[in-house]
Amino acid sequence: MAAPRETPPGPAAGRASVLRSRVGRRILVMFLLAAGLPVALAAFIGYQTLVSFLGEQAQRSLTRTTRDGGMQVLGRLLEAKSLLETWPPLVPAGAGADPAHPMLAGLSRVFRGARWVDDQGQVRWQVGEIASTAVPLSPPRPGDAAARLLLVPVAGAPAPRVMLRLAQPQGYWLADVHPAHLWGPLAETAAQAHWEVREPGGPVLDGLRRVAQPHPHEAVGRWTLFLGGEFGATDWEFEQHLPPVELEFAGLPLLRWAVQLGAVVLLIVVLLSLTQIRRTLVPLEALLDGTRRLARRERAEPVQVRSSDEFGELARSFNEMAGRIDAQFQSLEALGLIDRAIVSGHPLPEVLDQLLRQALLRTGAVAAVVVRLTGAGGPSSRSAGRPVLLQWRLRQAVDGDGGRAESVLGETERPRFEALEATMDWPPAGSVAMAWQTLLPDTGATHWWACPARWQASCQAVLLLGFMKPPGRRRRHEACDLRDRLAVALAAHEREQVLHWRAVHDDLTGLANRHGLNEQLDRCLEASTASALAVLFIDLDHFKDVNDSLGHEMGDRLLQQAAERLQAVVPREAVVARAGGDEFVIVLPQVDEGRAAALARQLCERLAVPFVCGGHEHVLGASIGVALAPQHGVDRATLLRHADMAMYQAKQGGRGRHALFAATMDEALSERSRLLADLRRAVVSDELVLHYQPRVDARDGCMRSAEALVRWQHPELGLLSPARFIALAEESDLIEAIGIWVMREACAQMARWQRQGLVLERVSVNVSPRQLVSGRLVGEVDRALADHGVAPDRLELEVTESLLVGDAKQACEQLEAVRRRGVLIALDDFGTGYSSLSTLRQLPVDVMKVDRAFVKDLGQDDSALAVTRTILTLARSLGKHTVAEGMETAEQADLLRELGCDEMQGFFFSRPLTPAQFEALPQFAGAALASIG
Ligand SMILES: Nc1nc2c(ncn2[C@@H]2O[C@@H]3COP(=O)(O)O[C@H]4[C@@H](O)[C@H](n5cnc6c(=O)[nH]c(N)nc65)O[C@@H]4COP(=O)(O)O[C@H]3[C@H]2O)c(=O)[nH]1
Repeated sequence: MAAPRETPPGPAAGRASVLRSRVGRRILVMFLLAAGLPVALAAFIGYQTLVSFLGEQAQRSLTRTTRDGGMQVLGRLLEAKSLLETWPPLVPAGAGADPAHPMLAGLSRVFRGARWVDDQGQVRWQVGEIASTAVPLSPPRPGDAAARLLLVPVAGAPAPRVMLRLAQPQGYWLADVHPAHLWGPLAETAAQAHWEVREPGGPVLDGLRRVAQPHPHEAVGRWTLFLGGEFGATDWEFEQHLPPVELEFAGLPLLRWAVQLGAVVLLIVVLLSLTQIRRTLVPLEALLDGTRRLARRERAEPVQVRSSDEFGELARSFNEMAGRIDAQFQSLEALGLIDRAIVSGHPLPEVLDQLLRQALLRTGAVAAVVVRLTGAGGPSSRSAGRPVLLQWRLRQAVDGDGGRAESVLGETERPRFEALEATMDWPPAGSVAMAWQTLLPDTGATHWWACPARWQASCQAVLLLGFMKPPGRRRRHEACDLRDRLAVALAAHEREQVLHWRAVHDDLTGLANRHGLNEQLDRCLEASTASALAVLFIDLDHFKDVNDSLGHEMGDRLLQQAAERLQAVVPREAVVARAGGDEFVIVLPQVDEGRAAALARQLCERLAVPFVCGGHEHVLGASIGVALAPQHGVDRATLLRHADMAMYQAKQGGRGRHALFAATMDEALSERSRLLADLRRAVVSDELVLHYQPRVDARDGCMRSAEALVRWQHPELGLLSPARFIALAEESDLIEAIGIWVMREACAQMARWQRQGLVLERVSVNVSPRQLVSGRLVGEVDRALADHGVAPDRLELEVTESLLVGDAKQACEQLEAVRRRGVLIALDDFGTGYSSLSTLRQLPVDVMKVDRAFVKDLGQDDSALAVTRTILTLARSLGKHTVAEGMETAEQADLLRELGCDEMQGFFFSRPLTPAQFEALPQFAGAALASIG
């Protein structure tokens, strides 16, 4: 299901997102703070200023009204004074006695009481009550101010009294001003204000009693009334007390106004800031959304920001960058696909096809071609290669089969390929590249570019791209990336081929190795279900000796030569493999027994020809076992095992020959394996014993020496002759241990006999050629002689001519060293080997033993007599002591004596004997073993 497509945020979304967005909220709060704080501060300061101004105004007004009140009180005092001034003339004598007099009504309204005192101090007239009888301390004297104002106590509070001196009639007035009259102007405001009038520091004057409780924050207006001028009295201080409510009340509208203004300002700020934030956030959200899509690697829709400000510019840059990144993602994805195909080992044509397809898609090319030089030899050999138009693809068939040709180009194309190889990346459209388009169908390309794909300085191939117009930088980059992948893909493919080749081939000979043999034999068996197949198991004779004595380098060269000989003989369809060491296997498909045997013979002959290596000839030969499918086996393992057994049989049969597998071999081989395991144990568990066969002097028949012959006292099989186990020991590594044991035991026996007073001139022991190869012989001889106190000339070592197969020089040096110590060397089986006369002459031997094969026919076959004579003559001419072995009849003994043989050995005289039997021989004392002649 397709994911719902995201729509660009609309205005509603914008509004909602303003408050959703953290940035939006932050900016809004900042705007509000930025605008609201100054407004609030201004409102506060304005309010405070206004309140303070109004407070001052109110204070001033209070002071003014206090002054007005004071002035009005002064007016009342002045009025009272003027009333007193005008009164006396109007007062008829005795008027004071008539209170109903109309004149007195005005006086009573102003004064509580008034008294006219003449100059003599006589009260002449009085109206009302004079609160205090106290008179001025000193009555006014002429010259004093006309009027004075005194304060006299009335009911505990000072009350104003006017004293007015008149000149005519002479006397003065004492008049207590009526509080109602005096404070009358102040009484008008008594409902709101409380008045206090006092002399500085004095108590409040009478008549101004406080009615309401004083307010803690009441406003006080002060004013001082100057009375010194009119009344010669101390100033009065006026205080008007007003509750504060008046002032607060005055600030309230201002506060309301300030709040309303602040709210309006804030509203405007919010609206403006929301608008501005939205204008900022909408493009920001769009960019953010685009970034998220880019991060999710979704195909980038361009970010829609239409403004021409920095946001618009940012969006354009973003879209450009997103486009580039998108292209890079796609490119990486395409390269990733190719990389995965390479790493997962996809077949090369598939990898190349993917690569070419991407080359067309990503570079805008109309044709893409891979040309490569392939080797004709091994997997990495390109020397004899020809250019191959490996694969190509055209734009119009990018989804179908756009060409997967693999065509080997003519030899003439090679220089053209090499010219391409030498081409630098992105040359100008050149004739070299252009020439290649002739090999393709009509591509329509007008520009061809050659990109040599190099890997570790060698050009793996050339990627040819055909364009309708020269490509831009980005596309050229894409092509370079693909070109690099091509190099990696081809290098990986080649490397894999090399690895596979190495896995199934033998490095030394280039033949198939055991894995390769297994693979190919299995394939042949699958293919040859109906027809016959032969497996030849070839083992080089004496190779081990040559390899051990001449060194591995020489051994390797011999193996290479042997491999070449094998390849030269076998038919083309045969599989030749080196199974390991000096073992080779040949698989011959579709052959019968006769053809397989003929080839085996041919191979034996070919390998018997001496190998020339290191300036010397080496005679090896080969033993070949043949197994046939299906009669000897139908599976690989069985066929190889049976061919191996047949080869062993061929070796047992005398080497240098071939043998066809037979069912009986299986059993023989199993027995051989068992026996070998037993023999290993026998060497260390003293199961070996020595028997001694006397050698008789041909002239007097006396026993001079004996040959020590090994036997194996097998716990189950009984006493086994050396014929049963010496060959087995020689094939394995046991022969050296057995040889050393024999030599030491023979020396020990000689020492024992010597201690018993039994005289035997010499004992001879058989030495295997393998003992000479190891190079330890001289040391072992010294040790055996020294350990048992046997003189060197009482020991004789019997060697065979086969010691010359390996490093004859080293063998001869060892024998020479042994000889120099006085030990005698005898050449056993003389006459059966292939050694030339000159070689024989150089051999460091003292004794030559005529082989039993010649002796046994003496007296029956004239040719045997002739050969024996020749051998003995030859030995004598070389100055060697001669011993004939296998003497069974008196006739043979006679003939050999006549032929001049020095010593004789055979059943005619004695069979090999146990030491005890040997000691019982009377001839030990010097008697002749048998009557001779
Ligand atoms: N038919 C017949 N045979 C006769 C006559 N006279 C002697 N023989 C046999 O001829 C063999 C002589 O020993 P060889 O040539 O060194 O041949 C030896 C030698 O090559 C090998 N061998 C024996 N002992 C040793 C040993 O200690 N070390 C090694 N490396 N090989 C040994 O085994 C071979 C066989 O040894 P044996 O079985 O003991 O066989 C002995 C001996 O019993 C005769 O008149 N008629």
